[in-house]
Order: sequence, then structure tokens, then C-alpha cells
Amino acid sequence: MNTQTTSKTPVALTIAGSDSGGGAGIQADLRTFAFHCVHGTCAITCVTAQNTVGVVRVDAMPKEAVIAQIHAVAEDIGVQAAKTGMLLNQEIIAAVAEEVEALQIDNLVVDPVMVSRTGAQLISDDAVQTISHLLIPKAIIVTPNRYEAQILTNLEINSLDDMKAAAQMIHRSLRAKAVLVKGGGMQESLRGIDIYFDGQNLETLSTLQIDTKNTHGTGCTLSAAIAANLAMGKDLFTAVQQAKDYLTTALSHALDIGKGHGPVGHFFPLLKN
Ligand SMILES: Nc1ncnc2c1ncn2[C@@H]1O[C@H](COP(=O)(O)OP(=O)(O)OP(=O)(O)O)[C@@H](O)[C@H]1O
Ligand SMILES: Cc1ncc(COP(=O)(O)O)c(N)n1
Repeated sequence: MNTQTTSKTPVALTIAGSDSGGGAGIQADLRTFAFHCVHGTCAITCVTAQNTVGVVRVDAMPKEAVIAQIHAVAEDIGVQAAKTGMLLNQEIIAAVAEEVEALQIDNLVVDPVMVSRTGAQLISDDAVQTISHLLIPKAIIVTPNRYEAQILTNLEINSLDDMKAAAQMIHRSLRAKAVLVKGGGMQESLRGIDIYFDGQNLETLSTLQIDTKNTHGTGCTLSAAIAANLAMGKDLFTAVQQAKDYLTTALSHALDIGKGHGPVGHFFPLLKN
């Protein structure tokens, strides 16, 4: 028996909430890391009771517990890249921002989970301010959806030009190193088109539009795939492009489970047909 362990295994950390339905949050992130051959570690910020129809209940972890999880991973295993998802409240966001600064985690992908695809705000106004001012400046990239980009900029976003203006404003006024404004919440002709801006390059990333109601976990999967690619040492734009390809394939293999929006499917590398 070969007892050697694999050396130089890339490690990624997700700091996010648990989704009991397994479609989004920590569960989607760890699955995405695994399908990139990246070892996944996690710091759970909150536990949601949710399914394909909606969120029934959310219980926050104490901020000390969140920090202890990050510490335990960082001081022993090390972290090549991290992503944040649902951070829930101001205390957790501020503590996470302080910790990533102290640990000098440079490859930090911030998915600013604030508003659902349907436009409902998921966190308090205070928490929005804390994400904007404490966390986004520490990110290598921030990935707002349409509504999150609207909140971060106070712009109405209805067109591709609006998405571009928002990406540029988030870069400039919130000091985000790079921005990906996602188009999943746009009208049908723009769905699946994302705008990338890193201060120099303004790129439009478009893919096949997938006609499915099973879109739960798209944002989590995309940001986790970016973090996985960064953990493997890819440059930022390549990491984003390849993550987008992964997400599009996962979306085209989405799982038709539950009564609502089923999760994107990650099993495609294992499927024969
Ligand atoms: N129908 C679709 N076809 C192809 N790509 C899509 C489709 N819907 C969303 N996407 C892509 O999914 C990714 C996530 O975008 P979205 O705007 O849905 O983010 P989100 O709101 O954070 O996700 P979620 O709906 O999971 O909360 C983006 O790359 C977006 O372009
Ligand atoms: C615990 C948790 N985290 C994040 C999301 C958003 O998921 P997504 O934007 O990928 O659908 C969610 N529904 N639940």
C-alpha cells in the first residue's frame, strides 16, 4: 500500500453559511473545491434551514467560533485562497475582515451575499456598510449580482452599460482590486453575461444561456471555483474565465430535485454521457 500523502495539494477556505438543502453555501463550495482537486476547508458563519423553495430559519454562529475555525485551518494547514459567502451580520463581517488582514490572505474572493436573485435584502443595512468598507477593500475580487451591485453603487442596473458603470464604480469608490458584476438577475437577453473590471481591463464574459429553473447555488459555485483556481496558482483573469466555464457546465447539468429551484450539478466529470 502506498502510504505517501500528496504533497503541494492546494488548499482553499470557504467562510460561509451552511445550506441544509445542500445546494448553496458551504456545501456548494466544498463540492466545487473537490471537483477542482483542491482540498476544501471551512469556517461556518451560520446554519440555515433551507431547501429548494426557500430559507426557513437562520442561526448565526458566535463570531469567536467563526474566527476559531479560520485560525485552526490557517495555523496548521495553510490557505492558498479563500472565499466569503453569507456572513450574516456586522459582528461576523468585521471579525472576518480583521482576521483575513492579520493572516495576510491575499487571494480573497468576496461574494457579497446581501440580496437574493429575486431582490430581497438578506442582511441589515449596517452589515451592508461593513462589507463595503471593511471587507471589499481586502478582496482580490468581489462578485456582486445585479441587486448587490445596485446597493453598492446606488445605480439602477438595467443594461450592459449599467453593469459596466457599476463595475467601474465599485473598483474606484470601494477600492476593490477587481470586480465581477454577474448577470443572472438581468432580463433574459443579458442572463449569463458577466462584466469583469480590474482597473485596466473591462471584459464582457458571455456563455451559452442555460434554460433552467434549477439555479440554486450559481453564485456560490462561481466564487468557489474562482478561489479554487487561485489556490492552484492561476492568474486572476484565467481563474475567473475557467470558473465561469465550470459554472456554465454545472448549470447545464443542474439537478431537478425538490419543488423549487434545484441546485447546479457538479457530477458532470463523473457522468459517462
Ligand atoms: N440562465 C443562465 N445561463 C447561464 N449562466 C447563468 C444563468 N443564470 C445565471 N448565470 C450565471 O451564474 C452566475 C451567478 O450569477 P447570479 O447573477 O445568478 O448570481 P447570484 O445571484 O449570486 O446567484 P444565486 O442566484 O445563486 O443567488 C453568473 O456567472 C451568471 O452569469
Ligand atoms: C447558506 C447560503 N449561502 C448563500 C446562499 C446564496 O446562494 P446562491 O447565491 O449561490 O444561490 C444561500 N442561499 N444560502
